[in-house]
Amino acid sequence: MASATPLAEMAPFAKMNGLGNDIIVADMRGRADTVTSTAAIALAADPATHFDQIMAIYDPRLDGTDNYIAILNADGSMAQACGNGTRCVVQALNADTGRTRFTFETVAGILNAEQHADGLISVDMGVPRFNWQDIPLAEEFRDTRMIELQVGPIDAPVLHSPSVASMGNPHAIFWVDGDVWSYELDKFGPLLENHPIFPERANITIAQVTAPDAMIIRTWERGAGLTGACGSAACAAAVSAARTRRTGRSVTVTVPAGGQLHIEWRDDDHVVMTGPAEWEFSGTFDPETGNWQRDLGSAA
Ligand SMILES: N[C@@H](CCC[C@H](N)C(=O)O)C(=O)O
Repeated sequence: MASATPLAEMAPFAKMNGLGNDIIVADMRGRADTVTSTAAIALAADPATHFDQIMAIYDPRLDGTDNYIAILNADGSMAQACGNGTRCVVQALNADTGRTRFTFETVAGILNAEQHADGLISVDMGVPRFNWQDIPLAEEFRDTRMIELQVGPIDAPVLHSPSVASMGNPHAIFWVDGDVWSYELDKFGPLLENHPIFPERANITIAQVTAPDAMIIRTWERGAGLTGACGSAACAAAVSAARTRRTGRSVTVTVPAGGQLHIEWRDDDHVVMTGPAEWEFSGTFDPETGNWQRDLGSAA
Protein backbone atom coordinates (compact mmCIF):
# COMPACT_ATOMS: atom_id res chain seq x y z
CA MET A 1 0.00 0.00 0.00
CA ALA A 2 1.48 3.39 -0.96
CA SER A 3 1.92 5.73 2.00
CA ALA A 4 1.35 9.50 2.10
CA THR A 5 2.71 9.70 5.66
CA PRO A 6 5.74 12.04 6.01
CA LEU A 7 8.92 9.96 6.03
CA ALA A 8 10.02 11.34 9.42
CA GLU A 9 6.95 9.81 11.05
CA MET A 10 7.51 6.37 9.59
CA ALA A 11 9.03 3.63 11.75
CA PRO A 12 11.09 0.70 10.42
CA PHE A 13 9.58 -2.77 10.55
CA ALA A 14 10.59 -6.28 9.54
CA LYS A 15 8.07 -8.89 8.42
CA MET A 16 9.30 -12.12 9.95
CA ASN A 17 7.96 -15.45 11.10
CA GLY A 18 8.65 -17.84 13.92
CA LEU A 19 7.97 -21.32 12.50
CA GLY A 20 5.09 -19.91 10.46
CA ASN A 21 3.72 -17.66 13.22
CA ASP A 22 3.41 -14.38 11.23
CA ILE A 23 5.19 -11.59 13.05
CA ILE A 24 5.87 -7.90 12.41
CA VAL A 25 8.81 -6.57 14.41
CA ALA A 26 8.30 -2.80 14.74
CA ASP A 27 11.34 -0.72 15.68
CA MET A 28 9.96 2.00 17.96
CA ARG A 29 13.29 2.72 19.65
CA GLY A 30 13.98 6.42 20.17
CA ARG A 31 10.36 7.41 19.58
CA ALA A 32 7.71 8.79 21.91
CA ASP A 33 4.70 7.44 20.01
CA THR A 34 3.26 3.93 20.17
CA VAL A 35 1.81 1.41 17.73
CA THR A 36 -1.96 1.88 17.83
CA SER A 37 -4.69 -0.75 17.58
CA THR A 38 -5.85 1.05 14.43
CA ALA A 39 -2.45 0.54 12.82
CA ALA A 40 -2.41 -3.13 13.86
CA ILE A 41 -5.85 -3.81 12.41
CA ALA A 42 -4.93 -2.05 9.13
CA LEU A 43 -1.66 -4.00 8.75
CA ALA A 44 -3.40 -7.29 9.57
CA ALA A 45 -6.07 -6.58 6.94
CA ASP A 46 -3.49 -6.15 4.16
CA PRO A 47 -2.50 -9.57 2.75
CA ALA A 48 1.06 -8.32 2.18
CA THR A 49 1.58 -7.46 5.85
CA HIS A 50 -0.90 -9.83 7.46
CA PHE A 51 0.46 -10.91 10.83
CA ASP A 52 -0.55 -12.77 13.96
CA GLN A 53 1.37 -10.48 16.33
CA ILE A 54 3.23 -7.18 16.16
CA MET A 55 6.24 -7.07 18.46
CA ALA A 56 6.88 -3.36 19.12
CA ILE A 57 10.39 -2.69 20.43
CA TYR A 58 10.61 0.43 22.63
CA ASP A 59 13.41 2.03 24.61
CA PRO A 60 14.00 0.39 27.99
CA ARG A 61 11.88 1.57 30.92
CA LEU A 62 13.63 -0.45 33.62
CA ASP A 63 17.28 -0.58 34.68
CA GLY A 64 18.82 -3.90 33.70
CA THR A 65 16.62 -4.40 30.65
CA ASP A 66 17.50 -3.77 27.02
CA ASN A 67 14.06 -2.91 25.70
CA TYR A 68 10.38 -2.79 26.55
CA ILE A 69 8.37 -5.01 24.18
CA ALA A 70 4.64 -4.48 23.58
CA ILE A 71 2.68 -7.21 21.78
CA LEU A 72 -0.41 -6.57 19.65
CA ASN A 73 -2.66 -9.25 18.18
CA ALA A 74 -4.15 -9.04 14.68
CA ASP A 75 -7.46 -7.81 16.14
CA GLY A 76 -5.65 -4.88 17.77
CA SER A 77 -5.79 -6.31 21.31
CA MET A 78 -2.73 -6.52 23.53
CA ALA A 79 -1.11 -9.86 24.41
CA GLN A 80 1.07 -10.52 27.44
CA ALA A 81 3.36 -13.08 25.81
CA CYS A 82 4.52 -14.22 22.39
CA GLY A 83 7.30 -16.77 22.28
CA ASN A 84 7.71 -16.97 18.50
CA GLY A 85 7.64 -13.19 18.23
CA THR A 86 10.28 -12.85 20.94
CA ARG A 87 12.64 -15.03 18.90
CA CYS A 88 12.01 -12.75 15.90
CA VAL A 89 12.86 -9.71 18.06
CA VAL A 90 16.12 -11.35 19.14
CA GLN A 91 17.10 -12.15 15.54
CA ALA A 92 16.27 -8.59 14.41
CA LEU A 93 18.23 -7.01 17.28
CA ASN A 94 21.13 -9.40 16.73
CA ALA A 95 21.28 -8.32 13.08
CA ASP A 96 21.25 -4.68 14.18
CA THR A 97 23.63 -4.80 17.16
CA GLY A 98 25.63 -8.03 16.87
CA ARG A 99 24.65 -8.88 20.41
CA THR A 100 23.43 -12.38 21.26
CA ARG A 101 21.87 -11.97 24.73
CA PHE A 102 18.96 -9.71 25.62
CA THR A 103 16.75 -8.93 28.59
CA PHE A 104 13.29 -7.61 27.76
CA GLU A 105 10.52 -6.12 29.84
CA THR A 106 6.98 -7.15 28.83
CA VAL A 107 3.65 -6.64 30.60
CA ALA A 108 4.02 -10.23 31.86
CA GLY A 109 7.50 -9.65 33.35
CA ILE A 110 11.17 -9.86 32.46
CA LEU A 111 12.30 -12.26 29.70
CA ASN A 112 15.87 -13.35 29.00
CA ALA A 113 16.72 -14.56 25.51
CA GLU A 114 19.80 -15.74 23.67
CA GLN A 115 20.74 -16.40 20.04
CA HIS A 116 23.01 -19.45 19.71
CA ALA A 117 25.89 -19.97 17.26
CA ASP A 118 23.67 -22.24 15.10
CA GLY A 119 21.12 -19.43 14.74
CA LEU A 120 18.50 -21.03 16.98
CA ILE A 121 17.14 -18.77 19.70
CA SER A 122 16.20 -19.66 23.27
CA VAL A 123 13.71 -17.60 25.26
CA ASP A 124 13.19 -18.04 28.98
CA MET A 125 9.40 -17.74 28.99
CA GLY A 126 9.28 -17.44 32.77
CA VAL A 127 7.33 -19.45 35.32
CA PRO A 128 3.96 -21.00 34.38
CA ARG A 129 1.00 -20.33 36.62
CA PHE A 130 -1.80 -22.78 37.29
CA ASN A 131 -3.99 -21.09 39.90
CA TRP A 132 -7.48 -20.53 38.45
CA GLN A 133 -7.36 -16.83 39.35
CA ASP A 134 -4.05 -16.34 37.56
CA ILE A 135 -5.15 -17.82 34.22
CA PRO A 136 -7.80 -16.33 34.77
CA LEU A 137 -10.93 -18.48 34.97
CA ALA A 138 -14.35 -17.08 35.84
CA GLU A 139 -14.96 -19.66 38.55
CA GLU A 140 -12.91 -21.67 40.98
CA PHE A 141 -11.23 -24.87 39.83
CA ARG A 142 -8.91 -26.28 42.45
CA ASP A 143 -7.25 -28.63 39.97
CA THR A 144 -6.45 -26.94 36.66
CA ARG A 145 -4.87 -30.06 35.19
CA MET A 146 -8.40 -30.82 33.97
CA ILE A 147 -11.36 -28.47 34.09
CA GLU A 148 -15.00 -29.02 33.17
CA LEU A 149 -15.43 -27.64 29.68
CA GLN A 150 -16.56 -29.38 26.53
CA VAL A 151 -17.74 -28.83 22.98
CA GLY A 152 -20.17 -31.07 21.13
CA PRO A 153 -23.06 -33.21 22.42
CA ILE A 154 -23.16 -33.52 26.21
CA ASP A 155 -23.04 -37.33 26.07
CA ALA A 156 -20.46 -37.50 23.26
CA PRO A 157 -18.26 -34.37 23.43
CA VAL A 158 -15.85 -33.73 20.58
CA LEU A 159 -13.36 -31.99 22.86
CA HIS A 160 -13.47 -31.95 26.65
CA SER A 161 -11.64 -31.56 29.99
CA PRO A 162 -8.77 -29.25 28.97
CA SER A 163 -5.76 -28.46 31.09
CA VAL A 164 -5.39 -24.73 31.62
CA ALA A 165 -2.27 -22.69 32.29
CA SER A 166 -0.90 -19.17 32.09
CA MET A 167 2.39 -18.40 30.38
CA GLY A 168 1.63 -14.75 31.12
CA ASN A 169 -1.28 -15.25 28.70
CA PRO A 170 -4.20 -17.68 29.07
CA HIS A 171 -4.13 -21.14 27.50
CA ALA A 172 -6.44 -24.15 27.36
CA ILE A 173 -5.07 -27.47 26.12
CA PHE A 174 -7.46 -30.15 24.87
CA TRP A 175 -5.84 -33.61 24.79
CA VAL A 176 -6.73 -35.90 21.91
CA ASP A 177 -5.62 -39.43 21.04
CA GLY A 178 -6.01 -39.10 17.28
CA ASP A 179 -4.88 -36.72 14.56
CA VAL A 180 -5.07 -33.06 15.65
CA TRP A 181 -6.01 -32.19 12.05
CA SER A 182 -9.25 -34.18 12.28
CA TYR A 183 -10.83 -31.54 14.56
CA GLU A 184 -12.65 -28.47 13.26
CA LEU A 185 -10.58 -25.98 15.24
CA ASP A 186 -11.69 -23.16 12.94
CA LYS A 187 -15.23 -23.84 14.17
CA PHE A 188 -14.58 -24.59 17.86
CA GLY A 189 -11.72 -22.11 18.32
CA PRO A 190 -13.78 -18.90 18.31
CA LEU A 191 -16.41 -20.42 20.62
CA LEU A 192 -13.83 -21.60 23.12
CA GLU A 193 -11.69 -18.45 22.90
CA ASN A 194 -14.74 -16.42 23.93
CA HIS A 195 -16.28 -18.92 26.37
CA PRO A 196 -17.52 -17.22 29.58
CA ILE A 197 -15.15 -19.39 31.65
CA PHE A 198 -12.30 -17.27 30.21
CA PRO A 199 -12.95 -13.64 31.27
CA GLU A 200 -9.88 -12.46 29.31
CA ARG A 201 -10.51 -14.93 26.47
CA ALA A 202 -7.96 -17.72 25.88
CA ASN A 203 -5.65 -19.34 23.38
CA ILE A 204 -7.07 -22.75 22.48
CA THR A 205 -4.81 -25.71 21.65
CA ILE A 206 -5.46 -29.30 20.59
CA ALA A 207 -2.56 -31.56 21.57
CA GLN A 208 -1.66 -35.14 20.74
CA VAL A 209 1.15 -36.67 22.77
CA THR A 210 3.08 -39.01 20.48
CA ALA A 211 5.96 -40.04 22.79
CA PRO A 212 7.12 -39.27 26.35
CA ASP A 213 9.13 -36.43 24.84
CA ALA A 214 7.05 -35.36 21.84
CA MET A 215 3.69 -33.89 20.92
CA ILE A 216 1.85 -32.33 18.00
CA ILE A 217 -0.30 -29.24 18.53
CA ARG A 218 -2.68 -26.96 16.68
CA THR A 219 -3.65 -23.61 18.14
CA TRP A 220 -6.46 -21.13 17.74
CA GLU A 221 -4.89 -17.94 19.04
CA ARG A 222 -6.78 -15.35 21.02
CA GLY A 223 -7.04 -12.26 18.84
CA ALA A 224 -5.47 -13.89 15.78
CA GLY A 225 -7.25 -17.18 14.96
CA LEU A 226 -5.59 -20.25 13.43
CA THR A 227 -1.82 -19.80 13.30
CA GLY A 228 1.14 -21.69 11.87
CA ALA A 229 2.66 -21.83 15.34
CA CYS A 230 2.18 -20.47 18.86
CA GLY A 231 5.20 -20.55 21.14
CA SER A 232 3.45 -19.81 24.40
CA ALA A 233 0.87 -22.51 23.56
CA ALA A 234 3.72 -24.97 22.99
CA CYS A 235 5.05 -24.02 26.45
CA ALA A 236 1.60 -24.28 28.06
CA ALA A 237 1.04 -27.67 26.40
CA ALA A 238 4.47 -28.90 27.50
CA VAL A 239 4.03 -27.96 31.16
CA SER A 240 0.46 -29.28 31.17
CA ALA A 241 1.61 -32.58 29.66
CA ALA A 242 4.28 -32.91 32.33
CA ARG A 243 1.79 -32.00 35.09
CA THR A 244 -0.58 -34.69 33.89
CA ARG A 245 2.22 -37.27 33.53
CA ARG A 246 1.74 -37.51 29.79
CA THR A 247 5.38 -36.55 29.13
CA GLY A 248 8.56 -35.66 30.93
CA ARG A 249 9.72 -32.07 31.36
CA SER A 250 11.68 -31.88 28.10
CA VAL A 251 9.66 -32.19 24.89
CA THR A 252 9.75 -31.49 21.18
CA VAL A 253 6.55 -29.83 20.01
CA THR A 254 5.56 -30.03 16.33
CA VAL A 255 3.56 -26.94 15.34
CA PRO A 256 0.87 -26.65 12.64
CA ALA A 257 3.23 -25.25 9.99
CA GLY A 258 5.35 -28.35 10.47
CA GLY A 259 8.41 -27.10 12.34
CA GLN A 260 9.49 -27.97 15.83
CA LEU A 261 10.13 -26.18 19.10
CA HIS A 262 12.10 -27.63 21.95
CA ILE A 263 10.56 -26.90 25.35
CA GLU A 264 12.39 -27.48 28.62
CA TRP A 265 10.57 -27.04 31.95
CA ARG A 266 13.60 -26.56 34.15
CA ASP A 267 13.87 -27.59 37.79
CA ASP A 268 13.86 -23.90 38.77
CA ASP A 269 10.31 -23.78 37.27
CA HIS A 270 11.29 -21.62 34.30
CA VAL A 271 10.18 -22.73 30.83
CA VAL A 272 12.80 -22.34 28.08
CA MET A 273 11.66 -22.48 24.46
CA THR A 274 14.18 -22.94 21.63
CA GLY A 275 13.51 -22.57 17.91
CA PRO A 276 14.24 -20.57 14.75
CA ALA A 277 13.17 -17.19 13.39
CA GLU A 278 13.03 -16.09 9.75
CA TRP A 279 13.25 -12.63 8.11
CA GLU A 280 10.96 -12.07 5.08
CA PHE A 281 11.09 -8.39 4.09
CA SER A 282 11.42 -4.95 5.59
CA GLY A 283 9.68 -1.61 5.26
CA THR A 284 8.50 1.45 7.11
CA PHE A 285 5.07 2.15 8.56
CA ASP A 286 3.05 4.83 10.28
CA PRO A 287 2.46 3.60 13.86
CA GLU A 288 -0.72 5.73 14.04
CA THR A 289 -2.50 4.56 10.89
CA GLY A 290 -0.70 1.46 9.63
CA ASN A 291 0.13 3.06 6.23
CA TRP A 292 3.29 1.32 5.07
CA GLN A 293 5.80 0.95 2.28
CA ARG A 294 8.28 -1.77 1.42
CA ASP A 295 11.99 -0.91 1.50
CA LEU A 296 13.44 -0.63 -2.00
CA GLY A 297 15.04 -3.94 -2.94
CA SER A 298 13.57 -5.75 0.05
CA ALA A 299 12.69 -9.35 -0.85
CA ALA A 300 9.10 -10.27 -1.61
N1 LIG B 1 1.99 -16.42 18.92
C1 LIG B 1 2.33 -16.18 20.26
C2 LIG B 1 1.23 -16.01 21.24
C3 LIG B 1 0.27 -14.95 20.84
C4 LIG B 1 -0.47 -14.26 21.93
C5 LIG B 1 -1.88 -14.66 21.96
N2 LIG B 1 -2.62 -14.51 20.75
C6 LIG B 1 -2.58 -13.98 23.13
O1 LIG B 1 -3.41 -13.06 22.95
O2 LIG B 1 -2.30 -14.40 24.24
C7 LIG B 1 3.41 -17.07 20.76
O3 LIG B 1 4.24 -17.50 19.95
O4 LIG B 1 3.50 -17.28 21.98
